[in-house]
Amino acid sequence: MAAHPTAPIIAPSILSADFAHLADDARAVDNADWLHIDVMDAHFVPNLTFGLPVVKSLMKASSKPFDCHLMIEDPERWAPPYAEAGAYNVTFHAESTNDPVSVARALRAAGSNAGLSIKPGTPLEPYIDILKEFDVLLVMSVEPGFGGQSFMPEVLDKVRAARRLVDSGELDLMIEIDGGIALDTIDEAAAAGVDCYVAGSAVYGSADPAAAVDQLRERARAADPRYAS
Ligand SMILES: O=C(CO)[C@@H](O)[C@H](O)COP(=O)(O)O
Repeated sequence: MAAHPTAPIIAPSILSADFAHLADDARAVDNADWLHIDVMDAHFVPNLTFGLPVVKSLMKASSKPFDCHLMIEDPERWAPPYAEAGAYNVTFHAESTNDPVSVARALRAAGSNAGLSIKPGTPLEPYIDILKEFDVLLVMSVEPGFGGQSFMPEVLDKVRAARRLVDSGELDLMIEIDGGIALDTIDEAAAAGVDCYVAGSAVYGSADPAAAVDQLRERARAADPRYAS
């Protein structure tokens, strides 16, 4: 089994933060690894959040790497500006474009990592050959659009398949999971081989968001056999 490059990455989703106090809520999780930014356009998903101007403003208030998850149509047009603005990861949906490779190349050329996200019902197999163009595979464990939904453990088969490809050296990317991650679900995700965990309500629904981040990281580390000494 390949060595893990770093500690489990915890990325609080500001979808569950207070939109009137985004800067404060971003700074409340300074112990997090990334800040997860859910951009929704009310077309690709039935919800609307915020766009690039808000993300740019928030970048001035947080030193965290921005893990931007674009749940939008037309990523060819709208995704590269997030990379140009300084996002660390820019992830778009496989279901949103016929040419994910061109989008990935544009993102990398603009200076960010490229991430591909797949909905719970989208299989991994059709995308395996293009994943060498990506730095992150984001496996959705809820239907995209809303926080606070229940974790879908059946998507972990895709995580396990991706983990095998990374551990065998066929792929070189980080495996991220998003949706319903909390202290009672992170163990099975960790055992399946996840590297990066998005958590919205489990962090911002807690009285102490920073403590929730630490607890999630510790739980993921304890449940992942790659960290066994
Ligand atoms: O992308 C999404 C939802 O579409 C997620 O990032 C959610 O924001 C995660 O929230 P929780 O399920 O952790 O509450």
